[in-house]
Amino acid sequence: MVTVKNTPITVQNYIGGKWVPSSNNETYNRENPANIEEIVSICPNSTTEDADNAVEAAQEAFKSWSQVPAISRAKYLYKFAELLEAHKDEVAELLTKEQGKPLGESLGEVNKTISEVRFTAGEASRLSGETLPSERENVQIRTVRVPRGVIAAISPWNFPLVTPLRKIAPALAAGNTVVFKPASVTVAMGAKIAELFEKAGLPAGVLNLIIGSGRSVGNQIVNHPKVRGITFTGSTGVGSGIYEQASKRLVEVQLEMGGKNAAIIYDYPDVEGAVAQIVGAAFAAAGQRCTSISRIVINEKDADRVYAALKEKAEAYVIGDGLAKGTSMGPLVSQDQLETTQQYVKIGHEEGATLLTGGEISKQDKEGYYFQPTIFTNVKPDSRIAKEEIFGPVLSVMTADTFSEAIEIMNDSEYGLAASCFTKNKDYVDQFVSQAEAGMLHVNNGTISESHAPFGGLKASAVGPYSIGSTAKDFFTDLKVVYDAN
Ligand SMILES: NC(=O)C1=CN([C@@H]2O[C@H](COP(=O)(O)OP(=O)(O)OC[C@H]3O[C@@H](n4cnc5c(N)ncnc54)[C@H](O)[C@@H]3O)[C@@H](O)[C@H]2O)C=CC1
Ligand SMILES: O=C(O)[C@H](O)CS(=O)(=O)O
Repeated sequence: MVTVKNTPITVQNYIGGKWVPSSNNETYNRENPANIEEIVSICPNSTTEDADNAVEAAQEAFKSWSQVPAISRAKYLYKFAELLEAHKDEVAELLTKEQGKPLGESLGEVNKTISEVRFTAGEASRLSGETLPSERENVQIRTVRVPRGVIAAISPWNFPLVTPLRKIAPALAAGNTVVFKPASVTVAMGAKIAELFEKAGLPAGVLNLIIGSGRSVGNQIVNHPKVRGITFTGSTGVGSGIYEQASKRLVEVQLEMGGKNAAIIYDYPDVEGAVAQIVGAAFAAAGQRCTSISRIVINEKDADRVYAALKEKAEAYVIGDGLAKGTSMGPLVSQDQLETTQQYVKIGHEEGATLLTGGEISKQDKEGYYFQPTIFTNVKPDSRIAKEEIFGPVLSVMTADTFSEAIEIMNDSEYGLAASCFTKNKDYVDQFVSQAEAGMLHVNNGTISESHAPFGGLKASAVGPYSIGSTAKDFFTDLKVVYDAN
């Protein structure tokens, strides 16, 4: 039982319904990012042989799981959601200890996961095909959706609960079995997910958890001949490598990757209201959301008001341990993320941008990966801080002379995940909706997605069908066309 009260937690793989250590018995430690002296979990450093075992277990379980009626499969998901709800506080606490985000945000992630899993359980009863007329007499044509087989689910560390469930739940609802590889720094949450499914009575082998590095274990499942689909969330660099490897085996992928999401404020009288929403979308999870707003494009005439409001809101953040009362921004997830953020702040200075606020490590009583919410103004659209994904609490502000120029700056990015536009001008709304090159568009609100709507992106942000919503089944099922002359 993974319980946060007794850290360090010893985490194991879950393969074929059994909790097992790595076959070489090697482990590594994961520290609490808010207090690096505290070890949260001792984790198996699994081998490629362990990964093969997980795939074999999933392949074996597929034979019977794919025959379970869809409505019965959904019952396991409803049970999982019920258990998650019952253990909500404990799971949120673990999430904060391992990932760093404030407890309120962790509870939000747990609640969102419950909603998404319930929605997806309902999708099991909507795995419908279509009927078509034939050119011939006495022939009927219909399409049926069938599960693909073993699905590899590879997830990042920023949303260690909701992102895996966005993969596992639709895979199971459609009748697939799963090999799940969480990010190496958030594996206790991975084990919690497997544990709740075990409690929900999910048959052995239907969900398998394998813990280890992306380069060895992740790569092994991506290339395993029995894996019939790969759903991945993570960086564009790793995602494109997976795409290349999967294409050699002609295996379908669903890739959700990086973002450099922009918000425009143009012809919007309530500038302060817009800024409040943008700041929330920029600094939630300490800026480590793929949908974080990391660029703002504004009308020069609003600059003074925007800068004043940005500074006030950013400086109101209370940085600290996410478990402490009153904390509104926790630490970054790791030393790597902290160093990357510091490096980009240095680049911002070198590129001549003006630091409006932040830019420093935040000193706290306990040593952790704390960094201040940081805002640069006078950022040049072609500078590195305006173009590269930082994945930390750094926001870049640019100005545009016209709304069309603002759209151009927004679109001048290799990414296309989410975009936001604050305006009261109906023509600008139409222009934004038709021209913004992003998968999720938000008019007069921040980049918050909902539990039943498709989630995905364009350009270098995504490949394959969007997850959640009505589109998930396009990735998690194969389609057969039946010509029936019975
Ligand atoms: N578009 C979206 O929905 C989201 C995208 N992200 C993106 O994720 C990134 C941050 O997450 P990270 O965990 O640092 O990303 P990452 O790409 O480093 O790792 C993601 C996962 O892939 C695994 N992995 C690494 N190398 C692999 C390989 N060669 N083969 C198979 N698996 C491998 C890792 O172990 C981890 O489980 C950011 O770029 C962010 O934008 C994060 C959340 C949502
Ligand atoms: O970064 C992400 O994965 C998403 O922003 C998570 S969520 O906000 O859609 O739940």
